[in-house]
Amino acid sequence: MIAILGAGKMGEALLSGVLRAGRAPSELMATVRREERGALLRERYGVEIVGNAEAAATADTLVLAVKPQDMGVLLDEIGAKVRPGRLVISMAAGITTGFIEERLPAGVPVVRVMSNTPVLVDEAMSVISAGSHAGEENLKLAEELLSPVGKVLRLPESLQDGATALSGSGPAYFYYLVEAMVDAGILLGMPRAAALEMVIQSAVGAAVMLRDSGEHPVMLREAVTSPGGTTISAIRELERHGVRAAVLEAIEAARNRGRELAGG
Ligand SMILES: NC(=O)C1=CN([C@@H]2O[C@H](COP(=O)(O)OP(=O)(O)OC[C@H]3O[C@@H](n4cnc5c(N)ncnc54)[C@H](OP(=O)(O)O)[C@@H]3O)[C@@H](O)[C@H]2O)C=CC1
Ligand SMILES: O=C(O)[C@@H]1CCC=N1
Repeated sequence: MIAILGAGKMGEALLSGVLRAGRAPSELMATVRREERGALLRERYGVEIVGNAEAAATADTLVLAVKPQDMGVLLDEIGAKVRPGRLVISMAAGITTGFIEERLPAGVPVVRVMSNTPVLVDEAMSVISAGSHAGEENLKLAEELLSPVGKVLRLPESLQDGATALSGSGPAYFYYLVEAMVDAGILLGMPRAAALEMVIQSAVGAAVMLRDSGEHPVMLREAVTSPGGTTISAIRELERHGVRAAVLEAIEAARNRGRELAGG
């Protein structure tokens, strides 16, 4: 039995992915804070909605999907009820396995995961790290749960805040770029719907080429950038405005915010 505690956006996305991967609704339970949200999830997926205490006492695998700020309260509620031999998987940004382990009975294995919203379309990037009591078997279980909804990569926990900044938040940066490019289309007099379609298809095409060609992004960009042509004029402006430095600083800021969240 898998329990998802705090089935909000990420919890629901994982729940739906696990069901798409072929698990029966009877193998899953979820917890929520608001009754109407529970009713919606029950209706949408046919899973049992229970209290946190019941989930903690019943499930073999507990997936904690509340906001980092709510993690302390949740762990205070369930900590004593989690039995040894169970696996706890945390999806929260910033929260360390040490923080969770301190609030659980000694020896309970904890795996920290940073995934992203493309879980919804089975294209997630999930980075996993073992806590101090989690071994190969626990990491394999986490991989089994997450691999049907995308790629899974193992990294040391010291890189988890970086993973949060890079791939956890990653989709937001691409959406932001899409928004900005659509605005540019509007500036050039393009109808909004046409601009959106052109930008989305360019993004999809570029993403598929990045993933499937095996070419380095620099090579792919150079292939678009003709000598004396149009693309280099745009690149000059991006460089003049320090966009590369802005990206480096933005992602470093996200990593630093993750570190702050660990402190509550
Ligand atoms: N959104 C994203 O792109 C990503 C998020 N994450 C991480 O995933 C976690 C969840 O984020 P997200 O799904 O966006 O947030 P949501 O707010 O959508 O989901 C959190 C859910 O937890 C519920 N909740 C809070 N406290 C309790 C409790 N004590 N018992 C039961 N349920 C509770 C909330 O209920 P209510 O709705 O009533 O407040 C809410 O539905 C976070 O820790 C975040 O860092 C990781 C990667 C990407
Ligand atoms: O913004 C956040 O805090 C979460 C974590 C990664 C993506 N969204």
